[in-house]
Amino acid sequence: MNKLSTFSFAARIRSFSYALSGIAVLIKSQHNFWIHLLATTLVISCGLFFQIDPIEWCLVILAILAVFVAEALNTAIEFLCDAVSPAPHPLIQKSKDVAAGAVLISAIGAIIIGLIIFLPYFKAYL
Ligand SMILES: Nc1ncnc2c1ncn2[C@@H]1O[C@H](COP(=O)(O)OP(=O)(O)OP(=O)(O)O)[C@@H](O)[C@H]1O
Repeated sequence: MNKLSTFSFAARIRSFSYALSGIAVLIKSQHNFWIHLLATTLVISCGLFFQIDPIEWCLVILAILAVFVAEALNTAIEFLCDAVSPAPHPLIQKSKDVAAGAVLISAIGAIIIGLIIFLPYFKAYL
């Protein structure tokens, strides 16, 4: 455990830059994240087109963030697994599969929220 050090703005800015570089790694290395970004662009375009209300925006943003966060944690677990055990191991397989399952669960939830919000708008538009 780190000993408590004195507060420093420079250290906080450094920590922030580490987090940003983590996001850059996520974008560069994860093809699934590109799919999430594409889906996000589509959903935001639909939200703007149909002028959904503020509560609906909040739900859409929460659904998008849930998928992004799940994908980020899944990626972190994958990197850790590969560092700890590059050789095949049944627990590494379980760990990676459970982490991937978390992404799938969040994506299914996001799709359900998207359908509940946007289907009525699509029906009214057609
Ligand atoms: N070191 C390992 N030991 C045991 N099983 C592993 C190991 N590495 C990966 N696996 C398993 O092999 C399968 C495929 O893993 P992989 O990481 O290629 O998944 P993927 O989601 O298809 O890859 P990507 O992240 O590139 O989309 C998964 O079931 C995963 O749990």
